[in-house]
Amino acid sequence: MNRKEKVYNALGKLTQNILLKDLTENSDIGFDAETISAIAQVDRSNASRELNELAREGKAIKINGRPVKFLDRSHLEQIAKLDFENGYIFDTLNDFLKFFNTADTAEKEKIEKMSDPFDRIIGSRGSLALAIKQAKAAILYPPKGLHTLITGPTGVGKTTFAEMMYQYALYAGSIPNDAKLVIFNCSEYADNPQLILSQLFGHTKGAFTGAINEKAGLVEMSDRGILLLDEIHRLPPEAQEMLFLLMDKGIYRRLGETDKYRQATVLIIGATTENINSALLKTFLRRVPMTINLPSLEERPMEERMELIEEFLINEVNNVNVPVKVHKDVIRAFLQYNCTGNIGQLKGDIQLLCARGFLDYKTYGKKEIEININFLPEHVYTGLLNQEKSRNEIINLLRYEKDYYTFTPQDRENFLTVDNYDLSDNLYKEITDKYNHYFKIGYSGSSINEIISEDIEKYLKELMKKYNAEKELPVKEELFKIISPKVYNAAEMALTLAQQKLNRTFSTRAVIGLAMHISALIERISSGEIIYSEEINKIALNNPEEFRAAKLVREVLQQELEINIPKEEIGFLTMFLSTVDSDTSYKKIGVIVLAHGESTASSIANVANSLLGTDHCRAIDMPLDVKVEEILNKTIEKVKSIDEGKGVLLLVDMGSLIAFSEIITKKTNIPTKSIENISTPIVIEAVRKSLLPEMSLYTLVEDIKNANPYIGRMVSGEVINKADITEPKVILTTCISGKGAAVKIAQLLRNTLPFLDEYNVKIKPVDITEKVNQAGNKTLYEGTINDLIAVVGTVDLQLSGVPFIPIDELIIGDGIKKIEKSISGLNAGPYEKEEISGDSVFVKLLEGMLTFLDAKKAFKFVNDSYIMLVKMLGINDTRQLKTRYIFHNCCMIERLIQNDILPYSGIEKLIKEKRDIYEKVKYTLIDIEEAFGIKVPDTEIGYIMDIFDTQ
Ligand SMILES: Nc1ncnc2c1ncn2[C@@H]1O[C@H](COP(=O)(O)OP(=O)(O)OP(=O)(O)O)[C@@H](O)[C@H]1O
Repeated sequence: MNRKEKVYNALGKLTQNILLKDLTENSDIGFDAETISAIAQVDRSNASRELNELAREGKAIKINGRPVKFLDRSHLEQIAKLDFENGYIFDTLNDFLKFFNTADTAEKEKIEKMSDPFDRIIGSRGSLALAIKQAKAAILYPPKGLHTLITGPTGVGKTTFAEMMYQYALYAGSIPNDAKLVIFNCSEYADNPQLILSQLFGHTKGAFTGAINEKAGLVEMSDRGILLLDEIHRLPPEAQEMLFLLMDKGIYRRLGETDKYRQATVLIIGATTENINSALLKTFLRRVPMTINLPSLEERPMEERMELIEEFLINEVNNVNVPVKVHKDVIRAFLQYNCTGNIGQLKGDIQLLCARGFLDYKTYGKKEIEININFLPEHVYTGLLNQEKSRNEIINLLRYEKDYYTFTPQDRENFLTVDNYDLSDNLYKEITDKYNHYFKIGYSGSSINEIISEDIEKYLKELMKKYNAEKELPVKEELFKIISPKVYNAAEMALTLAQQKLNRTFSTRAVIGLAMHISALIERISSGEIIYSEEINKIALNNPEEFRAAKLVREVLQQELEINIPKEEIGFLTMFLSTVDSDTSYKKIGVIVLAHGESTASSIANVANSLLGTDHCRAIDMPLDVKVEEILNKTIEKVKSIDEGKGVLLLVDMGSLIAFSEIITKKTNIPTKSIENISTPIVIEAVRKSLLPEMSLYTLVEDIKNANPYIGRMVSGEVINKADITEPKVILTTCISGKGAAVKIAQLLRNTLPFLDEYNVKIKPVDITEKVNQAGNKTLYEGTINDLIAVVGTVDLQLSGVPFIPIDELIIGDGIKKIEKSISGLNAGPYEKEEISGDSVFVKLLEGMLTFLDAKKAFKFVNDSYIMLVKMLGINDTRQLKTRYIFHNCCMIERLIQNDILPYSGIEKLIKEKRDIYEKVKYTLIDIEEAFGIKVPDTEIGYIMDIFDTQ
């Protein structure tokens, strides 16, 4: 690259961040030669010469003034659809802005009218603020944006959010006006990789049977735009590979093509309901630099929920074009009910409610739609019983309202183009058509009402099924009380691979079974106990395919869990793979749980059944006032009714019940056995094994008894008993600038310390600058000092009795361990094993802290500048100093990319006093500026100088 090209390049990079909005509102636009020279790494006077030359050539826009400023013409023309043909040198900034504002093109008007699309979604200043900040950074990140993964449970608004990202990209001019948003749901053809490949990337003629013509794929359609891959975790490995090639290199092939690659520039947004820890997301997390998590409805503040309810009601009013009156209690129920399907379900429920209201309005000839609580379906109605839920907030929200809220049609635009959840259009039309039909053939209003009500009911049931089918989470929560999530995820990953090898699908039950087996195994290994059985070996020999898959499973488990699994275990794993999920039409051993208490037995059985996806486990509850004979008789009846010929296992909570089995067998001739002192994990394991075809009652009892001490014991101590929860505790995080790094450290702690919520520990970043502004420590933290566990960061607040843990101790010392100990009394978890020397630790921790920067790249540049700076300043390189510098600067780069610049009062004075340090810091930042396309302003340099000043 010659000098002129370097300068032009730097000008392009800087101008790229300018939005249309800046041109109309901002009165200080353009870049001076000094800024451009720093980024181009060309000395100032040469840069100035080249810039003037570029302006003469018409490539740069020049705005005379003090200092003279420059802009890249092509970028401005692109975002503003302007033509600078007649002038690209302006005498003053005002002239430039005037020219810009009088240039009269239809396109410009349209764009000017646009406002930030994100402002239109509910929660943009509240619970979605962080997500939106991340999304904007992803869209604006030069040169082509960052591929992004949006996670969150069903119905939280992932698709909506992705569409907003697209609209924002148009608004910001980072994609051309005609660029498309193309949406593809990966779960639709998840079982047919060939079809997915062809849908996404296109195919050649004859690429597979039925491929009669050459066809372009969705990637081609979304070239220069955005491709949203919904349920991205369902993408088969073949398609993943091709997708990664596209993401990394911008190339792909149509299915059937072997000779050439095609090119496309596509920003990929993946959406998924999978938990971020899920093994299915691992490959994506490695490749996708930005992950945005959207909160569930439950996690959002009540005012936002209220806004959503009002928004959806107004939508409906506009759809039917009839005013709607809603009773206050209906609103209260919507605020309080348990809405597992999130915003999508809330919207659906409100739409159906309005449909019911509309039906009454139609059939009884009312003037307006009136909705009272008797319209509410049961699951919403029960919200009214949820009195305790956010009580004060709700009282405040509804306090000044009359009994009825009235909504009238409003003139407004719907901002979404895609919406899977919208029922309205058809619904009211369907109701009207049906009404007209029945009315014509002579039905009375009330009969029509009855008939159509039934239809709505059916509709509602379908909808509920959808949400319940996806309501997997609470069950998993139960499961994670018994099995560590780490073990579960490893099991899931191992079985996903075994699945591919065996060409078979495993159920969740299989994953749970394997995870439980591994938990027990880890305990056995640590106590040095290895079980070897001839019989198991035989099974392995007879099932060579499963044997091979079992070897793979062992390898994956060893790697993921960092343990050594003895070879002997392969036999077990083979047996597991050969027998799990097989046909269930054979005879099974019956299982009954007997436990004292009103519902102890039923709830244990329920957990086991729902986890294993069966109803095989039965329960007999024993309220304390019921006589033993009565229970015995009940048990005898149950044993008789469930025995399939293989006997029945009784799982009892107390030794006194152990005699039951003998009596029952005598009376019924049905073989029974008892196991005492049961717990939920033991019941799950017993039920799972009772379903295996080769299992006998005798072996089952032996297995459970042998495994008993290991089942359900937490291996890593990661899960704690909710009963241990104490008063809320707080950790404060701090940093030199009062922003940025403190927030990042908080994020790092949240990522590193599992189960903070369970221990009721809150992490609060503190704005140190407030201390300067308002004097005194009081404003920094409003709670009492007694609640504080520690202050963590780069600035010691010197609060007496509260330990301060400097950031470097988190990384190189045992800071994490200290915090963990003071929270829970537990020893540190997996963190303890972490390598604690060398630069890889920095990179690893930066990965946890940075939102979208590549940690390796950021570390490399910042570390280089640090080494240079320490040398130039002639000071000692200490770990503490290095850590502060690295973390502060990496966070700063992220902020600057997002145009988030910190002010520094008295910077001029500081520079004057310490000119030498200032120049050196500035000099060592040049590479960073170039590498990330940023300019580090003086105010930010002030903070970096402060880091050295404290030395
Ligand atoms: N912030 C919001 N403001 C207004 N409406 C919203 C908002 N977020 C989501 N919605 C609405 O909620 C419904 C569900 O949103 P969306 O389809 O985007 O969710 P999702 O997470 O993609 O769901 P799924 O997991 O089922 O694909 C849509 O009807 C959407 O219009």
